[in-house]
Amino acid sequence: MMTNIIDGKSIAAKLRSRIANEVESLKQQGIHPGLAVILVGDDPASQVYVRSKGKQTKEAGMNSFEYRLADNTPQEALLELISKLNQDNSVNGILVQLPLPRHIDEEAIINAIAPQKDVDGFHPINIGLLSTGGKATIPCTPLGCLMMLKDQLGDLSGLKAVVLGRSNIVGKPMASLLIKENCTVTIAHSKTTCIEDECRQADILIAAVGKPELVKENWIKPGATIIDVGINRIKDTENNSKLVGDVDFINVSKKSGAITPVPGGVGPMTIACLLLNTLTITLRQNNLSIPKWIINQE
Ligand SMILES: Nc1nc(=O)c2c([nH]1)NC[C@@H]1CN(c3ccc(C(=O)N[C@@H](CCC(=O)O)C(=O)O)cc3)C=[N+]21
Repeated sequence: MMTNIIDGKSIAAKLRSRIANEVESLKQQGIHPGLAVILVGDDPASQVYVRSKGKQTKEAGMNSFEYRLADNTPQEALLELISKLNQDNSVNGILVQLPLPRHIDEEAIINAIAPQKDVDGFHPINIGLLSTGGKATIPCTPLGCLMMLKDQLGDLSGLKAVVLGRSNIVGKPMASLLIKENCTVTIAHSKTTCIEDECRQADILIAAVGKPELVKENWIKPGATIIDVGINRIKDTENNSKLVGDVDFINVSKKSGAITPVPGGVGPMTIACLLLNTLTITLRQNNLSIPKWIINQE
């Protein structure tokens, strides 16, 4: 079977150009969207993402405010910064890069972000709104996955979806979104008795467990659509570092109908959806209507 490679990089580029157009017309009305990104500590991978977010934010015509804090920053200082940004009218969205250093209580930090500025959609209010079908901010990675699925498959009604992983930032919100799209959804995880059997039922498989190349060819229903959320840095046979997903891409792609690559799949869509969420929350904060092309934010 010839699989379709879902080109996240190019879908993300198209999305960013639509966002830039919208930002341009907002600026003509005197509204200049602004995104604040806070990075605590010096994790090299996080630094790469934060740099890339800042660059793309500016390319979309938005203001980017970056805060790089030392690894030993006290929780109180971080809470104070968030409180200041909550009150700052030039800041529409606030993102605190996760994971945080161990001495900081992640839940307390997420809870401190004003829900209407929570561009990641991690605040319990937004998670609750997503579950009840309200005006939530949808977490960027699941939103990007959904856009690629709709781009590939159109209507998802009645399809059987299996989500591997139950994290608050990917697995659970992904399942909520797919339920909203009328899929029949299973969440499988490390304690699922036969994970392969669950996967073999899936028309749509979302792999978000952080285990390099876990999903094998014989786990796949022929023709299934595979979304690989994993970003794992491993050493290849020559001891060079390379990025792989949670899916054994070379072999699974022989059997799937469509599959996202790593890199170039979910990653670029995550950043594009961060910009999209910044736009959406800016429109909401200004009581402006959300354009029709922005899916799932009505
Ligand atoms: N509050 C918060 N929100 C996040 O959205 C968030 C976070 N914390 N912490 C870390 C994770 C990870 N994440 C990625 C974004 C883009 C790529 C990306 O663009 N990846 C490229 C490859 C980049 C490379 O080469 O390392 C790709 O897949 O093509 C990856 C990972 C956002 N995250």
